[in-house]
Amino acid sequence: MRLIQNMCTIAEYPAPGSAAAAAADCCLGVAGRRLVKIAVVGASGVGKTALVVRFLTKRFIGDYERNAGNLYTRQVQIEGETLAIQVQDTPGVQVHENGLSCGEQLNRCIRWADAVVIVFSVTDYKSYELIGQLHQHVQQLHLGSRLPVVVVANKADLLHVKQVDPQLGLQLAGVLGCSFYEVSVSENYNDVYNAFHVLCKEVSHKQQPSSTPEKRRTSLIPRPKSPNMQDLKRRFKQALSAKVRTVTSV
Ligand SMILES: Nc1nc2c(ncn2[C@@H]2O[C@H](COP(=O)(O)OP(=O)(O)OP(=O)(O)O)[C@@H](O)[C@H]2O)c(=O)[nH]1
Repeated sequence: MRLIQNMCTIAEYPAPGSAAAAAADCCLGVAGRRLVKIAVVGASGVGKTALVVRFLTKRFIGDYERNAGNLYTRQVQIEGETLAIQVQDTPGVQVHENGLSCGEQLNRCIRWADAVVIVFSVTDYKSYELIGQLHQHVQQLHLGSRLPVVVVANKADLLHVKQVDPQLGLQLAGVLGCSFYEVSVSENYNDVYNAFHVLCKEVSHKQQPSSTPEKRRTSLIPRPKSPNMQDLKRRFKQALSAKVRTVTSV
């Protein structure tokens, strides 16, 4: 869903892939911040917008209108570095007889992202059943590089209408190789923050492979000095005059 209330603390961004979005990315680059792009996906009504808004503003606002796919930004501190984070809220995934139906807008968001939050609601078993397929779909759109994903089970406060045991979510996330968080967006900010924080950390590490000890060691090995242009010209002249000398002496 789309936030009705006007949020002055959140900068709204154009659709990913558009020229304006590229310009926005560029600006962040100029500011010298590394950028982490996160897409939030899941079935309709699981609390995707509520989750994004909670993460960005610390507030839970109950009233939203249907999601038009907004992109928001904020900065976070990860291991002493300030990162710019863009969070893309997406329309709810539809399910048809022959499986998932992800529109082109959603696919574009997933392709654009460096990491994905897959959300389901513990009050909606069908939203939980989508997780495996959604995860597969996300990885298929990023063939060749395993995208960091966190699975979030939302609405933990609604105990009386619970349909999914969080243990199931934990097990599934384990099988998929993802982190798992059970949260109540309405009641707890810290869990929401932690879910995004873990994801940002994973992306940050992935973006800096050169900081691994192995790479650092190789970068310390001195490379042979390449000859400069002056040196090359001198050697070329030497070789030429030697050749001329040989020719004249024949
Ligand atoms: N009790 C409770 N309600 C929540 C929680 N999170 C979201 N909601 C409510 O669930 C409803 C749906 O939340 P949204 O954030 O709009 O869900 P969405 O996934 O963005 O929905 P779509 O835009 O249709 O895809 C809203 O009425 C929220 O107030 C939660 O943790 N607890």
